[in-house]
Amino acid sequence: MHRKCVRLFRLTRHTEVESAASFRRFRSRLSVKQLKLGVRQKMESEVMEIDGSVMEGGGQILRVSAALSCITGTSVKITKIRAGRSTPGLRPQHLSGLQLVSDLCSGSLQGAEIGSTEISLTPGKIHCGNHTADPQTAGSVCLLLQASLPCAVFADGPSQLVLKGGTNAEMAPQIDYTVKVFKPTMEKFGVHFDCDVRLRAYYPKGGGEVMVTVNPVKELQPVLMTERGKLTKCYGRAFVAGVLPYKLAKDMSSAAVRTIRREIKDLYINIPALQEKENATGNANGIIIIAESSTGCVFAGSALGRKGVYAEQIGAEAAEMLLRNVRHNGCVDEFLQDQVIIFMALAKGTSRIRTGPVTQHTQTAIHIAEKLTQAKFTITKCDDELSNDDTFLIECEGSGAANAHM
Ligand SMILES: Nc1ncnc2c1ncn2[C@@H]1O[C@H](COP(=O)(O)OP(=O)(O)OP(=O)(O)O)[C@@H](O)[C@H]1O
Repeated sequence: MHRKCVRLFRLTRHTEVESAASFRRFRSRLSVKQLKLGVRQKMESEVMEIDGSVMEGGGQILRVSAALSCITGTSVKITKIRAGRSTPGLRPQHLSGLQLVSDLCSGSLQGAEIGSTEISLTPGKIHCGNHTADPQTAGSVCLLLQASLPCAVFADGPSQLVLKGGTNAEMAPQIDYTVKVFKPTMEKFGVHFDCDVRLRAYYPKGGGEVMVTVNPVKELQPVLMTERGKLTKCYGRAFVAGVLPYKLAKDMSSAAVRTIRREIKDLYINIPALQEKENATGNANGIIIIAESSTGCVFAGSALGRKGVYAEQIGAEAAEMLLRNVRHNGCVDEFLQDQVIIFMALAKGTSRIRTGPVTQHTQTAIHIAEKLTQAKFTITKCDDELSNDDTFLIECEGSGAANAHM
């Protein structure tokens, strides 16, 4: 494809200068031998301080920082945790995610309790085997996986992660997103994992369980996702669970199909309406709609039922979200965009991903990744014939983390 991208910006100047300078300061204190150790550039006495209130200022800073601490062997102190949120400090999902990462790397985790606004993690060796996380709430199992997957990939053998909580939670990937959208994208980086969804669960009860089996890799491959191609099919699921009437699932599905049809006429669409039975606990309704392209790109729009909101509106919201994410002709949706940053930063070589408007979650993940690794990101505006005002290219010269155990 003819592609001509013009350099537009590199995050904010402040972020770029600040993170590059802090990494240089940190690196200058490491010996040549330590730098040659590749991924485990550890120096026991060095602690990288991360301001948890910067940019997006939410839980994602914790997950990316903890995972990179574990993989690079760098001790981190995270301050002002979730300072901008209405309930600052660690919530159960964040605490469980940190404990899981610490468990994976036999680390020492200080200050980690509900409500903590400051924690320290001193990582040890990443080890394979069985690891469990249970926030005892409907906290998202997919966000527990977000924190732990990068670590398990650099373990000394296969890991089984038993993740408990909510499988389909608000403001997080639904488990179906993790399996149908995130997983195939991870395979492009050479990361292979399997998800056994043992019990689906929802807000507020939680109690779900997913077992994820992760195979380690020696190093991550860079990815090239620059050609969207044509949309080939659209599928998904509209579900009700517990006491909610099956009609809600049908209403979500038909409203979603109607909304997509208004914009895209000739696309195969199949969104079955499902009644969750034995493998689910709690009451909920929701929908996820996935679109695939001829070049293997996968996008999703999703929504969960809310009190007082008609099922038709939930279906239409999910469809609108999907449409918004395919209009820019990029290769990843607004959520996958921030979830791939850590893998781009760790890969060996240059990754290029064409995408829609760069989200604040993505900019935040880039900020942390550049602080804790030697990866260099560049964001440019695309101006080829297939792009529009919302089309961007994220490029990353990865740090080439190597799994010392393989
Ligand atoms: N509808 C969705 N589909 C897929 N992924 C999603 C969706 N909504 C949110 N996400 C992803 O979930 C993650 C949410 O991170 P975020 O830090 O906002 O959540 P958090 O840990 O609950 O923290 P906080 O409570 O501080 O906001 C991001 O990676 C985002 O891309």
